[in-house]
Amino acid sequence: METGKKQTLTPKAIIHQRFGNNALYKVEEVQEPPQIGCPGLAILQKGPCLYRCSLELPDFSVVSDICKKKKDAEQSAAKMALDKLGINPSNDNPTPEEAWEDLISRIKYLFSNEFLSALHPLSGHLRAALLRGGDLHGSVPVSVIAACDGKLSNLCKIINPKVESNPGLVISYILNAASRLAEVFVSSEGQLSIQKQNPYPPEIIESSMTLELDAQESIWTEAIHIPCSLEKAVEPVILHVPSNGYYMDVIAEKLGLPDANKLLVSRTIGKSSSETRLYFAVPNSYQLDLSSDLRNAKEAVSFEGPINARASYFLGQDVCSDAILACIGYRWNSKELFHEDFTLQSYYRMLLIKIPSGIYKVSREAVLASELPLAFTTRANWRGSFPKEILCAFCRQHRLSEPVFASLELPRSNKKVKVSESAEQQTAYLNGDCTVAGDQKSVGLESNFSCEVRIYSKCHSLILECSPNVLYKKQNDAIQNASLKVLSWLDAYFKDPDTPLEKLNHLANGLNIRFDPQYFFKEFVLCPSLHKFQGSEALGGNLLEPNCKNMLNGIIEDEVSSTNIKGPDSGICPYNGSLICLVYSVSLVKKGELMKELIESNEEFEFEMGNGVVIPLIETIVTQMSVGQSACFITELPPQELILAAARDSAQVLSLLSSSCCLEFSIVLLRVTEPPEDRMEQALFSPPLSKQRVEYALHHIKESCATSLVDFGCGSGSLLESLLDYPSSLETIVGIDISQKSLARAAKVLHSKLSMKLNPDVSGSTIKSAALYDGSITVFDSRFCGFDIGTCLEVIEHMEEDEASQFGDIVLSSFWPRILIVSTPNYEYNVILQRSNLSKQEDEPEEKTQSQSCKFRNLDHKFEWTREQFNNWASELATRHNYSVEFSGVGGSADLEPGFASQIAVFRRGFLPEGEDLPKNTDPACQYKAIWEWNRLNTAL
Ligand SMILES: C[S@@+](CC[C@H](N)C(=O)[O-])C[C@H]1O[C@@H](n2cnc3c(N)ncnc32)[C@H](O)[C@@H]1O
Ligand SMILES: [Mg+2]
Repeated sequence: METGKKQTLTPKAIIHQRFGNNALYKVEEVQEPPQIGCPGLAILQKGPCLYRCSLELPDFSVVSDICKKKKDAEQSAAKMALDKLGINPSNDNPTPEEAWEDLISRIKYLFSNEFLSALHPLSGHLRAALLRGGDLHGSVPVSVIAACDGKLSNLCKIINPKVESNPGLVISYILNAASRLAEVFVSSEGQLSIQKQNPYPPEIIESSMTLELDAQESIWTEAIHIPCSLEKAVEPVILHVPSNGYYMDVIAEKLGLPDANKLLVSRTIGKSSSETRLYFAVPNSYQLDLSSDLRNAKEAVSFEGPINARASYFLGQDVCSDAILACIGYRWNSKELFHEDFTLQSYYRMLLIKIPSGIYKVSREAVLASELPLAFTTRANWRGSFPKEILCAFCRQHRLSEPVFASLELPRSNKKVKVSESAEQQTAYLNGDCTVAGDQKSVGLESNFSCEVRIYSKCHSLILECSPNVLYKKQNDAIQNASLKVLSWLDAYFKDPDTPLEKLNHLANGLNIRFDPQYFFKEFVLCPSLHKFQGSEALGGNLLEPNCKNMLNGIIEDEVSSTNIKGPDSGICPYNGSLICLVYSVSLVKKGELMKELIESNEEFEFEMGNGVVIPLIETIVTQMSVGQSACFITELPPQELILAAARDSAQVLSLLSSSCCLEFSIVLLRVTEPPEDRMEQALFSPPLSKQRVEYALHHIKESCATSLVDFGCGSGSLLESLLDYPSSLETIVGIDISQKSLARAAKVLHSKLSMKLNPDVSGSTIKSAALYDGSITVFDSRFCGFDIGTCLEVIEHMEEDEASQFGDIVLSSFWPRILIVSTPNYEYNVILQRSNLSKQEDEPEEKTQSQSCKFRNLDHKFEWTREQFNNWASELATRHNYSVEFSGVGGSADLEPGFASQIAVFRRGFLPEGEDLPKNTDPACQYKAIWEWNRLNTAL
């Protein structure tokens, strides 16, 4: 059983609590005789300076031991006094009875003369209460006493731990305790207040009130009115607190209540440093229970009647009247009343940060553009709050216990862990959609951390548990990935709280989540009526209906397509895994008018491509852009709540929203940063790794006097282009790829280079023909059979493993190149790459010392092999098809652990048995589509 927070009060603090300024400390110096440390030394040595303290209390006084420090002497005296009083300060777990006694003396102290001038949030209320007129003069609403004095609520928790889930009980205990004091007067008939029995002496009032009278000016501040009825809109209200007024009375009046004694005030909502609280009426059904049965005290503030769902949802406890949400109150550091406008935007943001993707959106300051990412990428590329942080914030928002992360460290084994997932499942996993229950999945090398996440209610009922069967090299990755799974599932629920249980279960299974529907729905009972974010797919891909487009004639550009893109093509294009930097703005545009209201903008918005970090429409258009280009497109409106959470001027936006309008996005692509793989290939190797691969291929071309080369998975043609820079025996070069975009880029570059090379003065090139084809290299096309050299550089890891095997079989059995060069990353080298990558980042220091995360080098990689895995694959393949194979690589060295950065296998066709020939192309399959062809003979200068 929890007994509340540990009490860490010092003896002096306890004395202060009991006696306030009636405890007088006097510290005196005590001169010790000099120590004779060095006999015969002529210089007089001064002894150390020591202190003794006397403490005078109204009824007795004590004198402390001699101490080296002044403050120790004071504590010693206080400790002696406590001993005399029979109070044990080291009692960390006072009994409920002791806590009850402390509660009574605490209230007595709060209404003592000296507390009036203390710097304490509650003393502000006490002073303000003295400005109230008539019967209310000096009367303090009991709910502010509960809300402003943490010590009281801690004591109440000790008296009865149920207080935690039932804050109304605190009020009951305070009133009950106060009713036992002769010094105060408790009013509980329809109003809940405490008043000092005897007035404060005039000199006390004078000295403590000067500030109020001199400095306080009248205050105007914005707050939010939340009507009980869901039919009525949440609206801003202005609170005007006159210089001689009590702000609580002003709020009560706004709620139609006679005065603040009918008002309840919540704990702070949102950031604990803020003064944002919810104010609402004391229910009519209130009954004070003055029974002495402390543990079984009835909840004094029992709520009946219609629930204010919106207010209750914010507070996590029942509110049964209209409510006001305001940021106003007294603080520890000043006697002045603190206040800050609480706008409609703040309200909608608060609503938004109740949902996981909302917390992420707000942390990125990109409410309309960003989405909760599908997968946790490297720390370096992740922007915004981390999944674990978001999950903790979510639990706090919903008054759940802090999530429990159970990280399991599994012993490393050298046994290969079989990946037994289908291609779709793997893709789904990499997209972050789900992992597959069943076999253990290996992330490259044997990894050794997994993490389970559990979410409990405040009363410690297990609501949800996520146990992913994925292993990670780094503990943090395991925690972040498991957290993100939980967040993805919760987000799906919050975006559509009406999701049928069956579907929720299905989603949960895919994410290795188990949840208890009974507890889950109990905790989130109010969500369905409040979160109407379901429509947010409006931003997810639906373009405007054609008729809507017509209505908006003149403003709307075409649907999201390249026609929306303006500016010259720089050729620097985003691709999966690259970091994109955009400047964007989103405006509300009104039908038929050229009127725009800017809702959200970002000067430097960075995200990792292909990870669902932005709404799909942005990603769709960005894939078609190159750096420097701009684009503009229009979408349907997302749910109103989302717009209001983003917009600053809610009044203006609300007026626009009442007419038919839509959202206009403007984007400029500022930068594309290569994914870590390419970045490190250039930065860490000299010459860059890609160049080393080209040189490696060139060496084999020369050595074998090859005249024909086919580059399988040529991408943007980097190898083919480089080959043109070196004299070689090559006459025919062909590139094959499935990416039309890459092929188009390759064609542009090759064409211009070959045209230049045509000039015999600058050309050493022997190339007679070049061509590019669109097709998958797992499919055979007889036109490329029997080439001298086939290259397949850094391609296979972009396919599923079974496809890579399929390619291996087809290329060696059907394409039959004399030599085939295949390169792929060496997974074991990643540790080195990531270490050098990390050292450039502002990472948390302890992370650096941990074993590095062995993530893949590029988000698009479906696998990365160790040397052993690659050797097995290549050797078996070679044996099957009568090829020999040699292993080599570039970057690093074969003899130094962990080998080459890029591992390479060179396959050589075996000699044909006597009388056999190359396989006959009986089926002249032309599977690939020619994209570009160049022929020296046809191209005159
Ligand atoms: C990292 S790039 C390597 C490009 C080039 N080989 C180089 O070294 O610069 C991988 C390329 O493989 C291509 N690719 C992936 N699967 C393919 C397939 N089944 N058939 C053809 N190309 C494929 C991708 O489109 C991409 O262009
Ligand atoms: Mg690659």
